[in-house]
Amino acid sequence: MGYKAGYTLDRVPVHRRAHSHTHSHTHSYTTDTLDTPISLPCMCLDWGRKPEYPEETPAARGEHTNSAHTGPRWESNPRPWRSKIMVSLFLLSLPLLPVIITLCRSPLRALYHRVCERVLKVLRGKVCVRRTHAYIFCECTHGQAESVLASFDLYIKTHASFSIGPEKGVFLDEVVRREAPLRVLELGMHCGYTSVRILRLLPTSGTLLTVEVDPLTAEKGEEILLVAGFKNSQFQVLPCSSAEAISRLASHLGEDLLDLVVMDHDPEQYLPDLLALQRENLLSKRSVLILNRVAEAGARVVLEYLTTKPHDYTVHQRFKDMLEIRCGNSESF
Ligand SMILES: C[S@@+](CC[C@H](N)C(=O)[O-])C[C@H]1O[C@@H](n2cnc3c(N)ncnc32)[C@H](O)[C@@H]1O
Repeated sequence: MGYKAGYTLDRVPVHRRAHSHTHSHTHSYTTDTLDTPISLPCMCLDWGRKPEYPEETPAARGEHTNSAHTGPRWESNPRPWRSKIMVSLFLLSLPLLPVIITLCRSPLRALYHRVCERVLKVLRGKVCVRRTHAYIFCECTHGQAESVLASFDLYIKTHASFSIGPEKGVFLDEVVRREAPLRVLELGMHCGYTSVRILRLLPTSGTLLTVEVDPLTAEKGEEILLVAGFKNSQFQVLPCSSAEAISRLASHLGEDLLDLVVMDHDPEQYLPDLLALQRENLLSKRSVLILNRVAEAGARVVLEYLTTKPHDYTVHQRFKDMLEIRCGNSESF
């Protein structure tokens, strides 16, 4: 094949209001005010520096080392060698920052994880679409869904990691076989891997509505479904956001309700979209939800919501970070 893929953070001489007045021994430190807010980088960079305002040193003020002010003030002994060591240690620890943030229990950790997720999401989305499409298009036997799947699986093994790979795919297959859903909604189509898996197992009259917010991705994904041999009567690609798609779903479904909903788009959208599906009365007591990537921080709110509604939703099965949720143990739907 001609196609080749390349994958892939004292001692600031706090400018006591450049105190133009002379301090007495008794109140100099407690009445100080700051001209400027202390900034962390500024503090770091001042380590070991000689006092800018020598008149503020104890010696200049006539203080004795055994005066009441015996605390370890920076003016009394700047110890530049010590500060240099601290700066060096600080600089040396910079590469360890991600590990430190990961280990510490703080809001910083959550923020760090969110940034990493976003970066990975952007990289994953941009790298994959064209290359995956080109690879599948060239490798598979056109018109054969199983061949398309085999090409996807090989591509996943050798080139990229998909959010739903072959292992989770088998878990999903089992749900689709068991439920034999007639109306399926997939949120987050990407290149169509999951769509192909679902479509090949649907009953003859079954249809898939698949949603993809990125127009180019939606186009490439649709091509893959056609290459796999599926007909437009079996599926419809909605190139819009999940929220927009759900608001228009009733017109696509008519009197029907959704038997299966697969969420693999943006975990932060899982809860708003689930609530929208409820508002639009698109779920039934028999509906099944598959939520992927529930370990991601964004999915936490939907998991919390589900636990507050034990009569409406039950976790039926879990495989890795994928959940099968069954709806409607009550009459609420
Ligand atoms: C992890 S991928 C889905 C992978 C797909 N299930 C598969 O197996 O190939 C997530 C996709 O959801 C899309 N997406 C993200 N947020 C979305 C939203 N709010 N509505 C629709 N699609 C969204 C992204 O553009 C991306 O293509």
